[in-house]
Amino acid sequence: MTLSAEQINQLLAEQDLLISAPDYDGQLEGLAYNSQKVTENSLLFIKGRFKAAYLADALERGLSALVVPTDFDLSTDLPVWVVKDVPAAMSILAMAFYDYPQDQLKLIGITGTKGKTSTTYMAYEMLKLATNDHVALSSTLEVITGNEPENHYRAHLTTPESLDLFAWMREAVNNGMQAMVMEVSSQAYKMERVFGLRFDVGIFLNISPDHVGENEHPTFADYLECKMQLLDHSDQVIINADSDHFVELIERAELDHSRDAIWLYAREDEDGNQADLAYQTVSADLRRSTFAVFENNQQARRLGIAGEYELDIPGDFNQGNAVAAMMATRILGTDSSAMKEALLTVKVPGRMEVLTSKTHGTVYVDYAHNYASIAALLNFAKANSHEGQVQIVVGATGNKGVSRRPGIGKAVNQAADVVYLTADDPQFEDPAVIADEIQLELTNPKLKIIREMDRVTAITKAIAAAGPTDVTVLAGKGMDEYQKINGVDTPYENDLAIAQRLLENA
Ligand SMILES: CC(=O)N[C@H]1[C@@H](OP(=O)(O)OP(=O)(O)OC[C@H]2O[C@@H](n3ccc(=O)[nH]c3=O)[C@H](O)[C@@H]2O)O[C@H](CO)[C@@H](O)[C@@H]1O[C@H](C)C(=O)N[C@@H](C)C(=O)N[C@H](CCC(=O)O)C(=O)O
Ligand SMILES: Nc1ncnc2c1ncn2[C@@H]1O[C@H](COP(=O)(O)OP(=O)(O)OP(=O)(O)O)[C@@H](O)[C@H]1O
Repeated sequence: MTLSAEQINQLLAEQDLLISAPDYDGQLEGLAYNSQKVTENSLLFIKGRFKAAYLADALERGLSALVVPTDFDLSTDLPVWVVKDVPAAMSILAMAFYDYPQDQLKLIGITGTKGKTSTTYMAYEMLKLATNDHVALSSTLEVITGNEPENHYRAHLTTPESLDLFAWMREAVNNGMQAMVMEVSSQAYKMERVFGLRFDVGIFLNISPDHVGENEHPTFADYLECKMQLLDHSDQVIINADSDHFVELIERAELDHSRDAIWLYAREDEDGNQADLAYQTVSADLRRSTFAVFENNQQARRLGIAGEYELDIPGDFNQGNAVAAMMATRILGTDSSAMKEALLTVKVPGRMEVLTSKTHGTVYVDYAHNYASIAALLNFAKANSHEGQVQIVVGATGNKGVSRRPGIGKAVNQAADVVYLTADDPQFEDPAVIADEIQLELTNPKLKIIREMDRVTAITKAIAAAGPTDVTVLAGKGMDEYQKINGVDTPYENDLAIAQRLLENA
């Protein structure tokens, strides 16, 4: 794979990104945004807080040319393209370098404050069955470009840098993959990681206050605006009509008159909603549920997925995720038998992992770590635990997502019977001080509050105290095998392993 200087000039000019081009007519044989990945005859994209030492490093590794922002001030004799927006230029040049692999993949993009990973795995599982294992995935947890172990990569971001994304897409195409399901974060649009990319189907699950703060979004309005950009870049969109800010979402989706279709889904309610597809719980317990899907109009009947489905993942919110995944994969041609099977077999690592014991009731290991997800989970547990108590072991991260703390407290205050306040990646902060901030919201006199900053001890105490009908939620860390403490990823047994160990000996 190569990119000529002439192609670069043309592609940047076409996108109105070019400010100045070098007097150079060579061929580049590699692209990189990190000096450590530079190989012989590479083009390096300069972004973020780039340091002089990185340039020296890149030169030693065979750097040939640079794409830089207007304020780049390091001196170099190499050919330099000055552009208006480096991440956007990187996306445009990366897709060309990898020969537009997205054109050979059906693409589903999924956004939402909560449920991206869960919905991605559900759609992936459905498409795997429908395509006989020819589907790729990009998620917070991992990227999968094929069916061999070497085609599985640990993810570092929810949505990868464009350069990595198009490289992985190319690998997926070369491995015979026909589709890719990917999480699209608000940061993906803010940082232009998907600039110029068109999705066959875009799913908008929900939006609630989150991700506002240092290195994220300056305001909620900016967060919403970035997320809504998925609606601008998808041929067909699927929107949860129960989502907050629905009016803005639908208005935004309707702006694109060339769009193939807008599909709405919603939980069936007494008022009779106007969604194309409605869904309703038929039966549910703490482990699984059966839900019914109704097609409310002619457009929806074209999908042909009305009927009853069993979902082997707990949580009523997962029914909505499942319906979104069903609609998206149906649009790509999946039939309802593949959906039915997928909903019985799909597992989402670290999300709603459930353990049951005769003596200590039900334990959920779950990634919930903000108001919306903890409230959804606790309300579900409360509604299904009948006479049992709902306990939660929870903390909040240090030096990150600080604005989540009152929301975590509010959700716990509304729906838990017992809370164990503990550590969750405290970093450079004192977990007890973080717990104080959560505790400010814990005003419900019926709520029992236990403070135990050692997370393993907190989980041990909670599970020991739980009776046969109780529900214990271990929130926030999913399958993480570390605690971030003072800048170090300190090894940690992981919540699921701890719960399994405790219940084995119970
Ligand atoms: C705000 C943001 O998107 N930051 C990302 C961005 O950082 P940056 O461009 O500022 O990079 P930097 O760390 O200042 O380094 C500058 C440049 O020097 C390069 N470098 C660095 C070291 C070296 O030896 N040589 C070298 O050339 C780096 O590759 C980079 O290109 O590029 C980095 C490399 O890809 C990312 O790790 C980093 O993500 C940060 C760590 C991050 O956590 N971002 C979060 C906010 C994020 O994007 N989250 C969303 C999910 C949100 C949600 O749940 O909805 C996501 O999509 O993951
Ligand atoms: N549709 C939903 N509405 C509310 N809460 C949800 C929904 N789906 C999942 N959750 C809760 O949010 C948690 C995280 O889910 P998931 O990882 O699928 O979301 P995500 O959007 O990928 O999250 P993040 O951006 O934090 O990685 C789940 O473990 C569950 O508790």
